[in-house]
Parts: sequence; C-alpha cells; structure tokens
Amino acid sequence: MMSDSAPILLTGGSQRLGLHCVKRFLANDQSMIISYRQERPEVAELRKLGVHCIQADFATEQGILNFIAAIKAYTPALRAIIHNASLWISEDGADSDAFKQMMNVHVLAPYLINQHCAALLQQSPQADIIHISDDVTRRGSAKRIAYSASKAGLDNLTLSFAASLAPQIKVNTIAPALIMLHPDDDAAYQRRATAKSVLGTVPGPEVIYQSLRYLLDTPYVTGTTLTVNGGRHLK
Ligand SMILES: NC(=O)C1=CN([C@@H]2O[C@H](COP(=O)(O)OP(=O)(O)OC[C@H]3O[C@@H](n4cnc5c(N)ncnc54)[C@H](OP(=O)(O)O)[C@@H]3O)[C@@H](O)[C@H]2O)C=CC1
Ligand SMILES: Nc1nc2c(c(=O)[nH]1)N=C([C@H](O)[C@@H](O)CO)CN2
Repeated sequence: MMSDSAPILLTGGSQRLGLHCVKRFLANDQSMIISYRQERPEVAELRKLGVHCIQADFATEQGILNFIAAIKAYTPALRAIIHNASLWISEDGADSDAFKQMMNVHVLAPYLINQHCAALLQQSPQADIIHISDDVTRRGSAKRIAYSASKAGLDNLTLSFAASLAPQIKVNTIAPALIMLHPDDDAAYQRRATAKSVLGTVPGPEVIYQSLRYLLDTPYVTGTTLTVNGGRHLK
C-alpha cells in the first residue's frame, strides 16, 4: 500500500543510482514520479510498479518548461524533489556545446523546477529539495572543467534556495564520488579510482539511498552538503 504522503519527484530515475533509489523508495511505500530521457526496459518496469514516468530532456529551456508543465498537470503536491539527472560528457577543449548542455541539466533545470514547483512542496507538511552534485567541485577537475563548474553552480543553488524557502522546505546537497563504475571501466581504471580514497572501495548506490533517507528524515539540516566520498579529501 502506498503511503498517503505526496509523491517524491526524482529526475533521471531510469538507470544506475536513480533507479536504485526509486526502487528503494517504492519498497518503503513511497509514491514516486521520475523523469527519463531515453525509453528503456527499466522505464516500462517502473510504470508497472506504479511510478509516473515523464519523458524530459533538460538540455533546452523548453524541455525543462515542458517537464514542469507535466508535473503541475499530474500532482497538486510533492513531498520532495531530488535532482539526480546529470550529463557526464567528456569535453574536447573549448567545448561550448558540452558546457551549455551541462549547465542546463545541472543548473538551469534545478533552478527552474525549484522556482516553479516550490508551491507544490509547500502543500506537504515535510518538504525537501536535494541536489545530487559531485565531490569533484571541492577541487575542480582538469579533465572535466565544464562538468565540475556546472556542479559547482548546483552546489550554490543549495545555499540560495535553503535561505529562500526556509522554514517550510529544507534544501541540501549530496556530493558523491565513485559510487558506481561503468561497464567499460577496466581493472586498471578501477584500481586507480579506488586508490583515490582512504576507504578504497566502490560502495554502490545504496549509500546514496541512505544519504537521501537521512536528509529527508532529519528536521534540522538545511543549506548543507553531505559528502559521500570514501574520504577522498584525506588523500
Ligand atoms: N556514478 C557515480 O559514481 C557518481 C555519480 N554522481 C552523481 O550522481 C547522480 C547519479 O549518477 P549516475 O546514476 O551515475 O548518473 P547517470 O549518468 O546514469 O545519469 C542519470 C540520468 O540522467 C539522465 N540525463 C542525462 N542527460 C539528461 C538530459 N539532457 N535531460 C534529462 N535527463 C538527462 C540520464 O537519462 P537517460 O539515461 O535516459 O539519457 C540518466 O539516466 C548524477 O547527478 C551524478 O553526477 C556524482 C559522483 C559519482
Ligand atoms: N552523470 C554522471 N556523473 C558522474 C558519473 C556518472 O556515471 N554519471 N560518474 C562519476 C564517477 O565518480 C567518475 O568520476 C569515476 O568513475 C562522476 N560523475
């Protein structure tokens, strides 16, 4: 039986960390809405589980505004908005197209969705916005300059929206590092990547669900960043 609380919106819920967290919320009787960009078997699976799945591409402002209209048409209230959708593309020198796309997905989309959907969150007795950023913003990235800059913009949205939406809505960041590898990551890459943290593991997506659960359940945390990086900052 689904809880009688308002649904949680998680963007980019059709694979990897987002898909895992959606399934864990469902297992705890939490109703869910997701955005997805590409149709996948996992989206059909989530529909069968009762998830309202909305196709959206945040690379353009119109795509973001179309998504917002679909959210408002579907529900009068939201328990939380989890901004998980992300574009992690390699940059070839002065790649303004990659820069603009990642800025739209990581900054413009959360900005517009938060501004237009705050009223839906205010219908819920407990309300949260959670931005999924990246520990990389702590130091920047020589190889992914535009990606890191766009995630730094997302980090800053947390501070502004936390101040603007208090006390009704809490706003926080989760800053992960190396949670899941990719199928084409070879053993040498995995060794190098895990050596960057003092805990030296690749934990898998459950640590992100645990982090989401903490931020949703605690009443006295806002405007902060929960770093989930295996102690990378200690190396
Ligand atoms: N995986 C990790 O180890 C780490 C992850 N993170 C962050 O955690 C979050 C989840 O990571 P992960 O699961 O690996 O992310 P993914 O790379 O799997 O991206 C999540 C989803 O974002 C969607 N997306 C991509 N571009 C767009 C777009 N233009 N419009 C709308 N949706 C889009 C994708 O949809 P589709 O598949 O349909 O294209 C994808 O399913 C991300 O914010 C990521 O930056 C941070 C550090 C480490
Ligand atoms: N949108 C994404 N962002 C990130 C990913 C990903 O797969 N999608 N992966 C990482 C990893 O930590 C990478 O840095 C090491 O494999 C970072 N961000």
